[in-house]
Amino acid sequence: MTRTQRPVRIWLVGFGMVGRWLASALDAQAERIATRYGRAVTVVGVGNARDGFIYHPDGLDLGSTLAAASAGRPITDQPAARVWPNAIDGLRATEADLLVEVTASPAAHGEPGVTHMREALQRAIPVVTSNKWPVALHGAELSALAERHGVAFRAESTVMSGTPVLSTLTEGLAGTAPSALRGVLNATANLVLSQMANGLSYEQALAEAQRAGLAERDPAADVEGHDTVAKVMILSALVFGRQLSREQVTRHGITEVTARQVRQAASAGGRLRHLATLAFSGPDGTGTVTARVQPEVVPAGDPLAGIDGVTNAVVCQAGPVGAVTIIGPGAGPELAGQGVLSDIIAITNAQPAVS
Ligand SMILES: NC(=O)C1=CN([C@@H]2O[C@H](COP(=O)(O)OP(=O)(O)OC[C@H]3O[C@@H](n4cnc5c(N)ncnc54)[C@H](O)[C@@H]3O)[C@@H](O)[C@H]2O)C=CC1
Ligand SMILES: N[C@@H](CC=O)C(=O)O
Repeated sequence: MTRTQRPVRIWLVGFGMVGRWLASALDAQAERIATRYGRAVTVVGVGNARDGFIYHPDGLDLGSTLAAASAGRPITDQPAARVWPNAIDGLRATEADLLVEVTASPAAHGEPGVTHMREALQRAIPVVTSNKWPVALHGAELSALAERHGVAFRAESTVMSGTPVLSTLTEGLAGTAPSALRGVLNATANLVLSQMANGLSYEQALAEAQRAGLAERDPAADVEGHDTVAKVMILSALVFGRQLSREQVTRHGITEVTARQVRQAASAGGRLRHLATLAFSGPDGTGTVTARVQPEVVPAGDPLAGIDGVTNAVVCQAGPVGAVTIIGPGAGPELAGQGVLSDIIAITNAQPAVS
């Protein structure tokens, strides 16, 4: 008897910039993904806040769903699709092999993302997400839940979007003893500081970041450092296994930084950077924690001094390897979508074939 692999069935919850980029990529690259990675994927469920959740067990027509969303029409008009008024009801009533959670859940509580992810993991369905605050606030719990049920929980694009930071630190450096990291983790803030060094005003530089689609809907999240705090909390939970509360991360934004301070740092040979620091006094996230986000002058020669514009970087100390630096683009919906796609492929590669 020949074994036929059925496609990996995906629930896609969140159909904004990231969700739609991903749906277009899965649609356009369906054949390539199936050939290159040996497993077809099909999106069986799609949800957004306005229209609710739609499901077809054999796969939705992504082109038609995307066309409806782009035209501002409800996604619920898809032929033969079943419809629920909200995503959680749809998830509870249907089946899939993987949840892709790309809603934008607020910093206050991370909902509805946390509930969507718990629902999947409790049913031993793996989760991929780009949604930062659910992971920042509950990353250790969600990872433990995934482990308990023997499935993957991946959040690559929550930190530096499509640049593989989390997989490098958790898989590439598996077996090492990471003790600390420093990083430039917000593309908007870094672009603002870089452009101020080039002579732009704070306002001009921030407007450029907004035009480029890098900034959060409320750019205060970027320039006041909340987004970087979330990323520090995610790194702590997923790389070091230690859940931090928001209050444990000291935060100072870049809103008070003056052009003079930026120029002074540069003329002394250094660079003013919005720096994230995370360190533990003991191994594997134990002991006293130092966690802060603040503008700091980094000296010339520091790997973070050369990180300009939308580029972000992390320098991680992990024994016995030493300092490992990961540099790459830090933001953008297509990059976040790419990070999600790489997580999907990692999970489908690891799943056993099902007849
Ligand atoms: N855009 C970017 O460059 C990056 C985004 N991210 C994160 O990825 C996530 C998605 O980002 P975007 O697509 O840019 O956001 P977006 O605001 O464009 O889209 C969010 C989507 O979530 C849906 N949604 C909200 N509440 C919902 C609910 N209760 N049930 C079902 N759907 C719901 C909205 O209807 C919308 O379709 C966010 O958490 C964001 O922080 C992460 C890295 C980079
Ligand atoms: N607004 C964020 C987007 C990615 O996380 C940033 O500017 O880094």
